[in-house]
Amino acid sequence: MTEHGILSSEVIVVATKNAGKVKEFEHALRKLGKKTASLLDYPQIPDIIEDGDTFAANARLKAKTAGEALGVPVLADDSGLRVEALNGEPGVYSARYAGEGAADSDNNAKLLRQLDLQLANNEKAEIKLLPDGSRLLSKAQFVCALALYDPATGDFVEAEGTVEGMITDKPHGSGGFGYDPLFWLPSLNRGMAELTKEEKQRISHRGDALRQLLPLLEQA
Ligand SMILES: O=P(O)(O)OP(=O)(O)OP(=O)(O)OC[C@H]1O[C@@H](n2cnc3c(O)ncnc32)[C@H](O)[C@@H]1O
Ligand SMILES: [Mg+2]
Repeated sequence: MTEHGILSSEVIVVATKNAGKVKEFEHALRKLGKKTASLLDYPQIPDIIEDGDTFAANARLKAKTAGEALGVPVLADDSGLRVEALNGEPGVYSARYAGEGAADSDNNAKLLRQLDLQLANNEKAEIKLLPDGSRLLSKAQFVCALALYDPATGDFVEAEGTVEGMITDKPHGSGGFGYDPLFWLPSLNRGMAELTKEEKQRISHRGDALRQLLPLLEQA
């Protein structure tokens, strides 16, 4: 069995500019004895236009663009939220749901507005309550597509992970990033933003995708 290029290197480059993702990759890769670099360390690489129709296509796009620019194997993450009552929205548009360059707070506010509109028109909608009085508005799923691109071979190694939960109408917790404060985990009876990094990695879409990807890298 040969070790894939990326696993023999001390530093793993992740093609992301999202500081929240960087912290999660640092946490996960530190356990493998690896350091993490990200596109925040390479400002000369221009913004990558994520125009794929799927999370996987966008992950490949980011990994290939950065891998070709840097000449080393690069890992990319494209992820987002699918909300059942919104027919899977915001999906691949999660980062720009409230517009290009939107802050997490803008995207969260738009998510609650859209759910309000949708549920007001839906008499069949069943709203559950948490003990603190906040409402569970809809089933939802986080998805994370990971792609590793090796510019030496032109090959990709890919994996996709998910986690199921519910959208709450009030934020819970101050950890994580993005939509985490509105993502409730009924199985744990806690919000995603209430988990430690270790706990989030154990149950999250990103942790799931990484656990699938690592054995594939060892075999590649
Ligand atoms: O493309 P890069 O540079 O990696 O950074 P980004 O923030 O634009 O990342 P994506 O294009 O993959 O968009 C992901 C969106 O989904 C959200 N998201 C992804 N993973 C999440 C997580 O673990 N918790 C909460 N929100 C998450 C995130 O806040 C973005 O709005
Ligand atoms: Mg992005």
